[in-house]
Amino acid sequence: MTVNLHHEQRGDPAMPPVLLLGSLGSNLHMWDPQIHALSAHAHVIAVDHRGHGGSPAPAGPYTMTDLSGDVLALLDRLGLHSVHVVGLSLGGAIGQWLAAHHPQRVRTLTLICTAAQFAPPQKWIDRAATVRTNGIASIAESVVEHWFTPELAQRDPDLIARHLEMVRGTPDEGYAACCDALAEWDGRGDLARIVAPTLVIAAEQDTRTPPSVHEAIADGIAGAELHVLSPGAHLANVEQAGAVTRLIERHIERRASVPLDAARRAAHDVGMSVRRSVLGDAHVDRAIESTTPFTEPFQDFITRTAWGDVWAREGLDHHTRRLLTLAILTAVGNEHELDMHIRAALRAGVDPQMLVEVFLHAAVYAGVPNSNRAFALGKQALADLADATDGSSRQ
Ligand SMILES: O=C(O)CC1=CCC(=O)O1
Repeated sequence: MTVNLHHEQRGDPAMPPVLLLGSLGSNLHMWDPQIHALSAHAHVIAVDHRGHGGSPAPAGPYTMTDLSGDVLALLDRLGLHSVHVVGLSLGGAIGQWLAAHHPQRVRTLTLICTAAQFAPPQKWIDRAATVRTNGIASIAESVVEHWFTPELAQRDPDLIARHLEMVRGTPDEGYAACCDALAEWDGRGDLARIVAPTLVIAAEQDTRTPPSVHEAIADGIAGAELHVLSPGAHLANVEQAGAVTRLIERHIERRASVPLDAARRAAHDVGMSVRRSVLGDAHVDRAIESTTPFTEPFQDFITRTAWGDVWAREGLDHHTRRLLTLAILTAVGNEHELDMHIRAALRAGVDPQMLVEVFLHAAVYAGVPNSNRAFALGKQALADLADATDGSSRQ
């Protein structure tokens, strides 16, 4: 069950969307050093995780899947199919989860002061128990101590006081339940699944997630770029505000332009696998073999858009889309495409009785003559399929 995350949006919604996911014990104001600058050329969405800031804090334990599911639900509510994800610490773990499990929703990934596993799990189990027993205030000072270098803490006591308030304002159960999520999560095996262009930012004096942890992340994600900033501790986006903002901007800008080509290739790859699973390998192989320089732009277009974009969307499963396609093709009377989709459906094991229902339904809304033709095509396709099956069983 997802919760409605409290969030703030800045910048023009027509600009590229940048999602900011923060650390354990923070709220969306931890991103104040970035929000203003980024929103000059991006649509910035800063989020409070469940159990943090203004978001609901249901009883735990939470999992990384829960925390990431909340973010996906928020993106759905905002109508954002894909975003540039920037995550620090716990937010970086959620970013990794999203990029590995929902690659189409992550345009680029920026991971700051985070880890692919927050070892050892016992540390988080103990911290959750302490907070549940003694309250968040009992650990607030030790948390903030690791967020900034001692030099900055000495120079700017107001900064420390503001961040102490931030930690103390986190609900006990929300904080503890996020510790549970950190204890159970291990994303190391998923790093190789991440295809989003990835920037990894570490801070030299970060004792919670030191640079070596970021080297392992950068090694695990193909093509990831690593920067180590100094001075800086766990909240490097505050202590190195300008450098972090510039790195994020440059990463998003570079990846937004390079990769029109890469993005087209990625959409083509996704489209090809959806197309194969719906129409079958034999059909797709025939279509590829018969492609000529004249037809290639059209093949590329339908693979990227019809299959790589619309058919690949999560809102409807493939079976439902298949039935819709059969009904629409019946209604518009496109015999050639209808015949192809009828045969693909039967080859994929769709029960012929479902086709009967679709064609009958279409008769009500689109007219008897079109459904009559659909029944004839279906009958022929069934006969051909039976012949082919008999033929192969006789061989
Ligand atoms: O609170 C800490 O010690 C460090 C940390 C781990 C996950 C997170 O968000 O912060």
